Amino acid sequence: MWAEEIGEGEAAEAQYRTKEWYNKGVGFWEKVEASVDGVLGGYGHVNGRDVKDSNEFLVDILGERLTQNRHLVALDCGAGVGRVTKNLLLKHFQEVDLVEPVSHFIESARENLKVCGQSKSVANHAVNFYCIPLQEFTPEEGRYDVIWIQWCIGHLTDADFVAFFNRAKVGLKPEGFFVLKENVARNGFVLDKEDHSVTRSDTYFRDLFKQAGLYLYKIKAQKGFPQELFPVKMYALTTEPPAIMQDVSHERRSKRRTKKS
Ligand SMILES: C[S@@+](CC[C@H](N)C(=O)[O-])C[C@H]1O[C@@H](n2cnc3c(N)ncnc32)[C@H](O)[C@@H]1O
Repeated sequence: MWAEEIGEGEAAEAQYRTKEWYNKGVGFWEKVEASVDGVLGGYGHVNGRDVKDSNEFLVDILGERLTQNRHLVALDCGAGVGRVTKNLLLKHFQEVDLVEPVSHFIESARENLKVCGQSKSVANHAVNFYCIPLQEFTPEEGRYDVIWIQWCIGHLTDADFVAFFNRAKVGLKPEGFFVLKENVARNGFVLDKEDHSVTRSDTYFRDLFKQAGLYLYKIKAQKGFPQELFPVKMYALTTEPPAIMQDVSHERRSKRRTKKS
């Protein structure tokens, strides 16, 4: 599939077609309204349920760290209009940075997050807004407790997926986590030629994690989404082998149809 989409053989040709793949992906989002409904493809109503399950997952993996008065910092990748930062990350992290390649989204995020002091006595706030795609981004060394990547990694080629996680490892504090929250295909992958993204299967993701030298700490399935959507999984990943891998993805949904296939 990648050979067909971005070419193989001649390096210059492959480079050109990879650039074209990314331009088309960003080009798709540039035409989308800067709103929660826009970044959720018309499914703005799932925001509440999405945030609820993400919050439970985050609280589970961070555990005591959330109650120890630590200064916690997160990075929101492919942040869109700042939906995840506003509704989830700023509830727990004193500082949040955002990376997003579409300028009208990141400007909207900047506006949306202006007065976003949340639950704690010291106002948590969004600090840095990086307008850049993930395949070109390298985080500041040792800044983040959590790097949250939701509904955007499908835009990256396999090679850039692995390269991004390898670069981004330096951005984590010791014992920090990546959290990847993504649509998951039943088998193989599903290519979306409209927004230029690929939905990977669980096996596909696990193979890429392995290639990136990441360890699965915890995995959980999102519940309560409309049946016509892809199943969604949350993966907590570490750069060192975890003592125990926690698998709480036992529940099955009876019927799963996909939005895109
Ligand atoms: C479905 S939206 C999700 C936005 C946000 N993560 C959320 O859950 O509200 C996909 C986002 O990925 C961004 N995106 C597209 N290509 C990207 C790339 N190469 N690197 C990082 N983000 C990208 C889009 O601009 C868009 O904001």
